[in-house]
Amino acid sequence: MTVIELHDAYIMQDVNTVLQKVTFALEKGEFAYLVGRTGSGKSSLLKTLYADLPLPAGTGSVVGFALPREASSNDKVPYLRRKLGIIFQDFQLLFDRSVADNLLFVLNATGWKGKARKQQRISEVLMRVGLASVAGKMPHQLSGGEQQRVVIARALLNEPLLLLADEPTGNLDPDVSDSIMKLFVEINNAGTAVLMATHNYQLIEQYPHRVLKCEQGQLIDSAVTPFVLS
Ligand SMILES: Nc1ncnc2c1ncn2[C@@H]1O[C@H](COP(=O)(O)OP(=O)(O)OP(=O)(O)O)[C@@H](O)[C@H]1O
Repeated sequence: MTVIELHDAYIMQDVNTVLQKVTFALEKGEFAYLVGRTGSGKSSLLKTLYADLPLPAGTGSVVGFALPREASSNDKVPYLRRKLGIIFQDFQLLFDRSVADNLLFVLNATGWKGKARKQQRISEVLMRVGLASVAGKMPHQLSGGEQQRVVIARALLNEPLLLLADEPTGNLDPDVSDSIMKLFVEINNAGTAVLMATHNYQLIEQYPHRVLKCEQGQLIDSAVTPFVLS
């Protein structure tokens, strides 16, 4: 199964073209990095993939949903988002409630019913990210690495086919970054596809996978044209 399919897609910020003629596919269970200089279009591409930006030209589908051509409301977007895990700088935790309540908020927003079922799912995802004992804590009582694990747990709640991550290790120490990366590898090994934007080439060397690079308005794919990271 293909989880991302773009064909001659144009990634636009308002009237400005950020990337043109983007064509690539990501299969179920694949892992790919997204690299490129600051401002080269990584976040814009990811936003297009979760339908935060429209796809004005070309075609695209993500986890089986056609990406909308216009920014105006597309009633399928909530269904698309339910099949995706999004780990983004601007999708941070709610600091006015506990870890469990942060997760509960997402379960309620995505239609989960039954108190016991919801509690069980919250325990499962926290266990999965190695944070079984923090459910009752407030986000500010956690370290940066722990907060990022909670963000990952939140992204896993609805068993996504695809995780989209934008610089998930951006603000973390090297050894904390490494443990977060190991968690992504584990999640990927269990069958979830991952597309991760990063500036951290050391991480890429250590955990080699396919690399997609935004450069001069185009997307270069290491699976099609091998290139050296520099
Ligand atoms: N909200 C916005 N409105 C208009 N233009 C934007 C907006 N966000 C980004 N851009 C522009 O789109 C281009 C691509 O930015 P984008 O954030 O996708 O790059 P990036 O590769 O993710 O950069 P970084 O590594 O710094 O996160 C840049 O020229 C940027 O100025």
